[in-house]
Amino acid sequence: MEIEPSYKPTSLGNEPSSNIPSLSPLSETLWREKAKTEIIGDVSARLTWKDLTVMVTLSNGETQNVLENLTGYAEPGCFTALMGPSGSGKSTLLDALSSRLASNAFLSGTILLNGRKEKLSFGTAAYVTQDDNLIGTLTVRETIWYSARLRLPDKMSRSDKRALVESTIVAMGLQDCADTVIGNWHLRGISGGEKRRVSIALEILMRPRLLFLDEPTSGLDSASAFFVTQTLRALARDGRTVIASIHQPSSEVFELFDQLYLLSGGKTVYFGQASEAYEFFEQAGFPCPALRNPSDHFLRCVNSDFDKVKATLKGSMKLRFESSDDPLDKISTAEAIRTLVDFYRTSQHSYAARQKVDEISKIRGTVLEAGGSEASFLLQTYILTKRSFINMSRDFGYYWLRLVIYIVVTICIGTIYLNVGTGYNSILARGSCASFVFGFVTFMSIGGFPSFVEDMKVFQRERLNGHYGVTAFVVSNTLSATPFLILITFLSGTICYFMVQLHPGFSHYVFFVLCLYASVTVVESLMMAIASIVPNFLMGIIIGAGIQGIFMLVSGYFRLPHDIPKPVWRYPMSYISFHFWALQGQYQNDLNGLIFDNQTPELPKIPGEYILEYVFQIDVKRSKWIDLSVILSMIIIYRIIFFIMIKINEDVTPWIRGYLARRRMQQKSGAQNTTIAPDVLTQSPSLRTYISNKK
Ligand SMILES: Nc1ncnc2c1ncn2[C@@H]1O[C@H](COP(=O)(O)OP(=O)(O)OP(=O)(O)O)[C@@H](O)[C@H]1O
Repeated sequence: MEIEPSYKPTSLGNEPSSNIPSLSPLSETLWREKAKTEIIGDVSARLTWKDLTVMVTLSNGETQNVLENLTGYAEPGCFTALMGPSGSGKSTLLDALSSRLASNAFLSGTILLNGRKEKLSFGTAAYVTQDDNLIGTLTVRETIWYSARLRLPDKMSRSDKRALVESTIVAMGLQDCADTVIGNWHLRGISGGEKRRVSIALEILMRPRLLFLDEPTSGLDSASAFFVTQTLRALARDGRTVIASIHQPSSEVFELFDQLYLLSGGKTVYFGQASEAYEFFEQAGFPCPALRNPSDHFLRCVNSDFDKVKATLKGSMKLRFESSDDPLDKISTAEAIRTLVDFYRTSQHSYAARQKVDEISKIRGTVLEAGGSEASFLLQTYILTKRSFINMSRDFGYYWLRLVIYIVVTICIGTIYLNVGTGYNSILARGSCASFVFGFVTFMSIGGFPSFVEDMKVFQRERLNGHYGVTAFVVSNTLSATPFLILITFLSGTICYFMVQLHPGFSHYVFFVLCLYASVTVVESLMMAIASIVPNFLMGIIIGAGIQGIFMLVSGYFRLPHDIPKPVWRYPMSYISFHFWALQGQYQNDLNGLIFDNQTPELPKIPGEYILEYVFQIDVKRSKWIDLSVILSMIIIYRIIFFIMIKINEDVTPWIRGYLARRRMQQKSGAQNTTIAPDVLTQSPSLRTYISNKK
């Protein structure tokens, strides 16, 4: 395979764009659209970081420096690889540069984008995480196509969007699997390597100026890793700034790196041209032995775990016959790391890096508006609704399985309460039937929780990269689920109503089905709200079941409404419980107007109104339609809660966590001296910054 000529560092002059590789016509068009300025000039991104230190607070209040005094830069047209052993701080450096640090992490030092001390807005800088959170039921082409439609401007023609999608598929080498589904628990889909490439494709779609990738080659075979890295380098050559952490590159992959940032224990071991690293290690006294892959050698020099490997191999045949000209055999890795870090600090590479950072920092380049989606809210909502509907219809576990179970359970109810009639015993039977339907049958909706969690993961990835807003997501999620919920409740409600022979009459039938629909939708909304803050299947189901169990208890069936203890349980709990309103409405719907036999034929018949008021303690003065409208309004309330939960999770929770972490750290630093004074640390940025930047 042909490899492009290697990167040559640009010499910076007064004209910032003079030596920048030009953007492809497509990228340039997209960026011109975004900049909303007449004369754009240089649309590239130059990132510098100087004396960057990241400190994390641990749960016991102790602090740990994850990164220490890092200085470096990333330029357009250049592919920078971050390398280092596991735990060396590669992901943390990427997070710090892309404003995604965890809330218990604090940074000091300077990060400048185009010479300005600005937080990176999401969308301008794309970030490909280690996890591939994709929708399993969509094909590769559909995944990229929907993503394109979610973000590209409304006025861009469909054919142009198609062309962009197809070119991205080709760029990522996904042609062969373009029409294969991604795959989920019941659909066999594309391979892990192909998933990685799809995740990258989604982020390069909008041709971002600055691209961060956390381990884009992890889990790939060496050929796929080479292919992905080559694509990343080609992206860099198109005028972009690409920074990726790479775990264990093969020699072919290593040759594709322009700049290498080698870390160990959060310290810089080497930063400079990748091609010069070999010489650096030689000068530092750690020449790469013949027949060893240089990148393996560099990592071996800085990975303290190799001490344990050596100890394990000590005395074995392997070690005895190994060549002894390797200096690493004579000293411990900790010593080697210390030597290398000190050597780098005083080296020409470190001096040149600092000088370059100072030069770049002086140039105040173009600042473009926050990136992210350029599609209108209506288009985003439409596309999200369509995508979500397709996913729900293809995923057997989302609604179809529930539909089958609902039908089976309602047939069981129908056969047990078959033609319940108006005998004396049927009074209690009708009450318990309604209670079971609106209690247990609606309760089964928590079965959809795993699918909600998957939806939330995809949402979080897309949201962090600025693909669309929270409102569009909440509205589309509500709309796409509606047809399925109507189908489920219509079929199961109809089976139950006609088999049990509930109160005859079309309006009674409609009320029963509507009430069931409203109740099931409330449970769905409640579970979505839980999924937005509890991303764990088991925890979410336990919490959802617990909340519903309490609501059922105060519904007025297990304890009659007037007998429910007034503090807490009746006011407000029973009024918050949708089961309470559903039973109040359905009892009226079913019993009002019916006449029931008494215990013995001699005694007078019992009117339904009497049973409602004196047996079930129902407020007969309130219309059943009011009860129904309360449940319908609960759907809206729960959806608003869902929206608020997402906002809280995005904004308030990180702030609280950050505040607590800062307090813990300050309390601890009262007793001990920390390396960095807490007041010079910056709170790790959150989506709050993003939102305020967008305004
Ligand atoms: N928010 C945090 N809270 C506590 N410790 C953290 C936090 N972030 C990072 N660390 C610690 O900092 C060290 C570096 O983590 P980081 O994930 O950056 O390493 P890495 O080089 O990317 O590792 P890997 O290659 O295994 O992903 C680890 O020891 C990790 O436990």
